[in-house]
Amino acid sequence: MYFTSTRGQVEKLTAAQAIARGIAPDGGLFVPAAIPSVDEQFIAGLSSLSYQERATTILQLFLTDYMKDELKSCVAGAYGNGKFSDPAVAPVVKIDKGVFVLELWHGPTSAFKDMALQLLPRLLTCALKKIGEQTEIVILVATSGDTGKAALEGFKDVEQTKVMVFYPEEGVSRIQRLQMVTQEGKNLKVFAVQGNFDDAQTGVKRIFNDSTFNSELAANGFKLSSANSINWGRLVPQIVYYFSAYADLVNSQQIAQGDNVNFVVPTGNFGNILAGFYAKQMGLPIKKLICASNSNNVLTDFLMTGVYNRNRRFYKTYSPSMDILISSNLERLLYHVTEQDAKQVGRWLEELNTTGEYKIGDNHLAALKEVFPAGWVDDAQTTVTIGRVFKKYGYALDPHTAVAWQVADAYRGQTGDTTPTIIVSTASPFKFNETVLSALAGAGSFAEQSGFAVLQQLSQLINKPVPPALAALEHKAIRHTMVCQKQDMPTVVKTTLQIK
Ligand SMILES: N[C@@H](CCOP(=O)(O)O)C(=O)O
Repeated sequence: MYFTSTRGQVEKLTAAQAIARGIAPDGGLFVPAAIPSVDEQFIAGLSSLSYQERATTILQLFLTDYMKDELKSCVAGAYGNGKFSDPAVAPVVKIDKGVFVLELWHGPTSAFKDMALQLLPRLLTCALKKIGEQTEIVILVATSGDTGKAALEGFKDVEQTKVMVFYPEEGVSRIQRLQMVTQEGKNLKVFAVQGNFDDAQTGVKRIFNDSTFNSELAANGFKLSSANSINWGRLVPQIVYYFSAYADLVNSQQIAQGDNVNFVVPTGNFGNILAGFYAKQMGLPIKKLICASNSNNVLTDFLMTGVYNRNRRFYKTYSPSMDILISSNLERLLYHVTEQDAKQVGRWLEELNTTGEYKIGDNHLAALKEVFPAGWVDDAQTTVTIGRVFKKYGYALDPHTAVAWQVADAYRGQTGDTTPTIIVSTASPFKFNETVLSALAGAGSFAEQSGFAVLQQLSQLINKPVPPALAALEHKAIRHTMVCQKQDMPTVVKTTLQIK
């Protein structure tokens, strides 16, 4: 299996080369040259396997230059040894008839990013050996809260790597910030950016695309890579849990082999839902991938009108991980939906860069609408949903999952589609304890108390233990206090690497 760029200016690379580079040198994103397809027998075979075995089986289809034993060992390191608090790794919980929640937050940082970022460092280390790369890899991460901590945790003290995380100073939850600024590890640095997530991500992408800057780094023994979902090594582990959820529903006889399911995905940078798209293209019986947004509803508008317009107000919401107006992975979807028309993709992305807007053709929009219904929910509806679902089912949703829940409800109401629905739950409610507790308690001044009292209160109310790593934050020292302006990000990188 070879990988090519969405901008079409790059020779084909192996998976190991694509993972090590992170982003294509022409500014595009790496995509598989052909999407592997699987048959019903392959999917049925997954039912009897553990999560780890399912992961190895699916990774093998894309990472063909990795030996099976290498993949097995990467997977065992990522998902074994009690790394995930639930032995199923990504359990599917039945909430109501035909309604399920896929819990992706049992990993060390309580967010779905662990599903990929426990594995990526292992895949990268293996890739560097495979391609004989001796240079120190500098991993730049832009985060709206979850990726940053998961990348720090995954890459902590990983040899031959240095990690720099940039998060929006005012744009993450209290727990998300604490998780990052207390991070230990000798190869890690965290910076607050005075701006929003788009500023941080655009800053990181500019650095990737600056050839003079990259040459300077190379002269000093460094190469850049990414731990965001622009890196193919971040996306491929996410394909696995779509297959795994399906296999679990077959196992528990909630569906029969071959039945369709819908997934509802809280969406920001479009990596998670795109992994579902790959699973569907491979042959998993997914009818719809429902794209759920918060008030930053640029994707809802795009999927309804074909116009992507980032020239709009940026909202800070209760679901901060989705506070994004420039959604990176849409580029990969555009590439596939245009049947690999890299020139057209390049033109749209250039328009986005210069005018903040582009419009796709009606034929492409029709193809997208067929797969991706979309909806959005504001903060008021988000909190109402958290309260309503807990009252009815005794199940506590985090704000991102609540957005997905409400969009799923609206979709079913509007369409009458009764296909079994899997709501992709991206974070533990404890990560957003103030919002969740306020929503459950109806009102109150919980946010004024110490964040840790709120954690305990939430624990009592929903009758679930606080994830130990979150409880431990209370006594951790703050290690990262640096704040930078977005235009200073290149200087920050050079200073950190001690390049004069
Ligand atoms: N929601 C993300 C934003 C970055 O997305 P990624 O999937 O490209 O890493 C976050 O929490 O940081």
